Amino acid sequence: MTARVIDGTAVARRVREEVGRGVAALVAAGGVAPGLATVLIGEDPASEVYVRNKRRLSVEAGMQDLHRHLPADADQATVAALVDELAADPAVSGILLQLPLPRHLDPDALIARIPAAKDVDGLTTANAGLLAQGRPGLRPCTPAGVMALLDEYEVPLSGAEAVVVGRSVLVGKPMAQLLLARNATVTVCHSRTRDLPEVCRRADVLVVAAGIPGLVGDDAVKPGATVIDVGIHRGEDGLRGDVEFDAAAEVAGAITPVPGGVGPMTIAMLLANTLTAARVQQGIGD
Ligand SMILES: NC(=O)C1=CN([C@@H]2O[C@H](COP(=O)(O)OP(=O)(O)OC[C@H]3O[C@@H](n4cnc5c(N)ncnc54)[C@H](OP(=O)(O)O)[C@@H]3O)[C@@H](O)[C@H]2O)C=CC1
Ligand SMILES: Nc1nc(=O)c2c([nH]1)NC[C@@H]1CN(c3ccc(C(=O)N[C@@H](CCC(=O)O)C(=O)O)cc3)C=[N+]21
Repeated sequence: MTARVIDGTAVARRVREEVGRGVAALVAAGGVAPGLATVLIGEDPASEVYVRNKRRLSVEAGMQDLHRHLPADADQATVAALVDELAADPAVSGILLQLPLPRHLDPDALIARIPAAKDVDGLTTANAGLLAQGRPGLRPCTPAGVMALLDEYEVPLSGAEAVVVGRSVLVGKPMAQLLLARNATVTVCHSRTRDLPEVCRRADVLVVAAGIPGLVGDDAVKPGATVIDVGIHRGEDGLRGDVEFDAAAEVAGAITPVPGGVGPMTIAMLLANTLTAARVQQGIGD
């Protein structure tokens, strides 16, 4: 293997430690420990794992765990009432509505009830609009985590060719906006893109978030490129991403593994957003 392996586990640990110090400083300055309200509806096993990790790591960083769980058959009005209650509760700094929701619920209508100031997932139209306009706001955790990895490994972005595979509201679109804000030349690919490998081969920085295991192989990687694999798939033999890791690592200059790449960063940035939200709400600066 020739590529440098980007260690998301290590970078995420450092970010969480820094958040922990920020929480301590907030409390020392007369503030209140940030409270993270994770909202889980139903019993999806993958979501249960993610939420458990988010709660555990928020407590490790000194935050209050304000988790709420509703049964899978909770109706729209019940979940809406819960979101409204958390929105009004001053102990709640951040609200994370774990997706996907059961099919009978409308996620957009529920996300719209989260106040922008408590939207630690960065999914409200207000925060998406602030990002699109390049103004300060809470950023979606996964793309923010990718940016933190690129910076930690000093990957040049200004003037670089960046290709993002995927255009979801959660990952692809905000990822493209963040790269654009750092003066990369950004191309966004999706399911109608013609000749995906050809477009990907232009990339100095390739971010893959398509949700298709092994979609990107070595034929889609420019020699020396930085490859960021956001995809996560739970198979018989463990976790894998959207990138053929072994093949791509022979061509890339640097690459994220799955697990141990972007995943841990997503949670670290959630904690960072929760601290930021608490500081703003309490009027106690950094
Ligand atoms: N590590 C982490 O922290 C996180 C990981 N994930 C993972 O990242 C992946 C993507 O998540 P998410 O963005 O929510 O997924 P979505 O399913 O919402 O979006 C997938 C995107 O990929 C595009 N796409 C699908 N097939 C192709 C293809 N053959 N060629 C090019 N583009 C394609 C789709 O295009 P179109 O719009 O045309 O349909 C769509 O824009 C998933 O594996 C998810 O589990 C997600 C969040 C956090
Ligand atoms: N409202 C909302 N916000 C999200 O941010 C959100 C969501 N819903 N729904 C699902 C996706 C997925 N996601 C991950 C978080 C952590 C890891 C993670 O920690 N992964 C570890 C492995 C963990 C394991 O072993 O399962 C790793 O890649 O090393 C992965 C994926 C957040 N998501």
